[in-house]
Amino acid sequence: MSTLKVVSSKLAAEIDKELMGPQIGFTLQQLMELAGFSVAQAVCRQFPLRGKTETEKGKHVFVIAGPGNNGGDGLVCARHLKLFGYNPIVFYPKRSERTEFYKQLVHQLNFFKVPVLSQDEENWLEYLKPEKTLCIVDAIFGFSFKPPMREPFKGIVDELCKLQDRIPIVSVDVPTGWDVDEGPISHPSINPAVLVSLTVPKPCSTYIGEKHTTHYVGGRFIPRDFANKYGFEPFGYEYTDQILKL
Ligand SMILES: NC(=O)C1=CN([C@@H]2O[C@H](COP(=O)(O)OP(=O)(O)OC[C@H]3O[C@@H](n4cnc5c(N)ncnc54)[C@H](O)[C@@H]3O)[C@@H](O)[C@H]2O)[C@@H](O)CC1
Ligand SMILES: [K+]
Repeated sequence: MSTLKVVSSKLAAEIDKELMGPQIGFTLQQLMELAGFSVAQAVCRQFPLRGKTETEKGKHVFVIAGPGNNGGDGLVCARHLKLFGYNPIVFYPKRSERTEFYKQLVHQLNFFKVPVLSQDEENWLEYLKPEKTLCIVDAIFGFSFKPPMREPFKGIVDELCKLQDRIPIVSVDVPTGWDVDEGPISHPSINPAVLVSLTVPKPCSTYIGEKHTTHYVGGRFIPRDFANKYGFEPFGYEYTDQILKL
């Protein structure tokens, strides 16, 4: 177990509530934009294009977006990756019709000519060839996952577990399928090459293998006194960085 400062999922929910409450007034869209932006920055830090061959630069970043806000982070991340010169493809199997904002995020991806595959389209696995894929962004479930995993996500996660030794996975906030507090409770489970904890690491992040998983914190939107109020030191982000390697 690392000595990493984490907050319980209950406290994380309280932090969110206050950040988006009347006193502070962040909107979810603002937090999601910063969160998705920080994940894109972590992909760049971990898989830089500078100095790479044209073939390397042509590889896809395969973003799998779930039905909730973790998925929203993935949609935002894909847009920023495109601007950074990457080749993102989004697989968005279940689009919740109820949230207008998610539809706008998909419109923006169309605007940026980022392909967005839905479930019934051509076989998504065709895009997941190690020689063609730089990494996978796991934006399926975050801290609201409640087992057992329902289809189509169970099948998707099973495939990812088979591939993860050949294609690195970057998990957004919580490795999909892990319990936010208890960590990997069902098997097989995703064992990400990179974890980007948002706002503040959750208890599950103490279960990552420090040799196997590079851990970043992102979602840079908390001032010092607010962090102290919730019992943790603000993260020492450098300059304009949106991520900090832990
Ligand atoms: N609250 C915050 O401060 C922020 C939260 N953000 C993101 O929001 C995430 C949490 O978002 P949500 O609360 O929407 O939850 P998630 O995105 O973790 O997942 C919720 C969705 O998954 C479905 N689901 C849950 N368990 C399932 C199962 N067993 N099988 C199939 N579907 C299942 C639910 O029906 C729901 O649609 C965080 O992990 C983080 O990535 C960021 O967008 C920005 C900042
Ligand atoms: K995730």
